[in-house]
Amino acid sequence: MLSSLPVTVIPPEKLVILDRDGVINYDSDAYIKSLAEWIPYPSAISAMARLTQAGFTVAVATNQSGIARGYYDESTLDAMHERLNALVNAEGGEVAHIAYCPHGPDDQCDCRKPLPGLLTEIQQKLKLSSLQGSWMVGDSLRDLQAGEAVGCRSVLVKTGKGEKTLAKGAGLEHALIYADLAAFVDDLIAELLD
Ligand SMILES: O=P(O)(O)OC[C@@H](O)[C@H]1O[C@@H](OP(=O)(O)O)[C@@H](O)[C@@H](O)[C@@H]1O
Ligand SMILES: [Mg+2]
Ligand SMILES: [Zn+2]
Repeated sequence: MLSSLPVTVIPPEKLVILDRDGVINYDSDAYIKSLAEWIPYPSAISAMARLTQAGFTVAVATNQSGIARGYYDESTLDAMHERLNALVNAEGGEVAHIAYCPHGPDDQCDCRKPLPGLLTEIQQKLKLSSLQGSWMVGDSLRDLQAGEAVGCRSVLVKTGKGEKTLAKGAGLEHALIYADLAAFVDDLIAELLD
């Protein structure tokens, strides 16, 4: 008799999807074009490890139109993500999947946030039946819009473009607001968020 392989089922509320630029690492209006320009917030790396250790699954959903614009290539992006994984692993954490959109605004893809294609990619990779109640953490409105399109709960951080996003105000009715990723993770792990 075939024994069925154990499939770890992740409860959607234990999944935290992170935007990258401005949440995990410093962002730039000139794009993050090289490994040298990819500078993580130390507290964000630690926060990602703390999430893993607290039983959460961490994934990343990032627009990378700089590829379509010719500012850098996918091998450079891969090097940034190898560095991200290594830093999080070194602190005892894990990144379950990094989904990125390499397209430009005019490419009519279905994965560029605010469209939810990156999140459904994560859902499929992690074999989740739903993202209802999962967390989406971003610094731009389009991050939160992508998450809310598939039932995620929204968290806006004030790092990166977050202050500007907050100042615009629109579309944040359902968002929790935090200074940075670490502050949100503190509350989430302490089970202060119902
Ligand atoms: O925040 P995530 O999604 O991880 O990545 C954002 C980056 O891909 C870049 O997205 C660009 O937006 P356009 O793609 O040009 O609209 C600009 O906002 C850049 O400053 C930013 O570095
Ligand atoms: Mg961002
Ligand atoms: Zn795309």
